[in-house]
Amino acid sequence: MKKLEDYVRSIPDFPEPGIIFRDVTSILQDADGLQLAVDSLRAMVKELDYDVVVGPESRGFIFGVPVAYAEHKSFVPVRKKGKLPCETISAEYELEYGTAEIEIHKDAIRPGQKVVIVDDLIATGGTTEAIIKLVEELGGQVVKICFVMELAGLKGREKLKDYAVDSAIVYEGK
Ligand SMILES: O=P(O)(O)OC[C@H]1O[C@H](OP(=O)(O)OP(=O)(O)O)[C@H](O)[C@@H]1O
Ligand SMILES: Nc1ncnc2[nH]cnc12
Repeated sequence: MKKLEDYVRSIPDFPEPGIIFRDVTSILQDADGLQLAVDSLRAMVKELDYDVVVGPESRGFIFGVPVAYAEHKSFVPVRKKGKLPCETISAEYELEYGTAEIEIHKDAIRPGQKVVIVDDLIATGGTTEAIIKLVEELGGQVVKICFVMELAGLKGREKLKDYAVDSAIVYEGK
């Protein structure tokens, strides 16, 4: 029986020298891999009281939507700047490689709603920190943050120390 981590392909020096890229496409292209990944995330939220799953473009969509669907929750997309058609709020953040800006619709989360954030991977934690800022600005409460993979060497969790965080696979390095 293969474990979830057996489905992850690791590519050295992509997209830049020194980065080991943890590829989710190799999880997705195998039905068992996809099921294992989504089931691992579902197990993290099974006992939880929450209203909404929030996931960032684009890999956060891949895992966030099936979790929301299977758990009968709604899904709110956080998108890269300029993609959402209605009124938005935005946050800038730094990535392991480069900077970016993300947005959420102003009416996507109502004050007091309990939010689970789902993404494929935490590296520096910059993306998640920016998502938390957006959710809280709208009055939402982040009750859990779930990842398929965590690059523990980049210490992203230190940015999230006030939150409940769970990762299916933890890589000790970068
Ligand atoms: O913890 P961080 O250092 O913020 O990095 C993690 C984020 O980086 C990747 O997304 P990316 O912005 O590359 O976009 P993509 O999903 O569209 O590939 C990944 O899917 C996470 O969202
Ligand atoms: N090392 C990495 N592998 C895959 N996705 C990433 N996003 C940021 N860092 C990454």
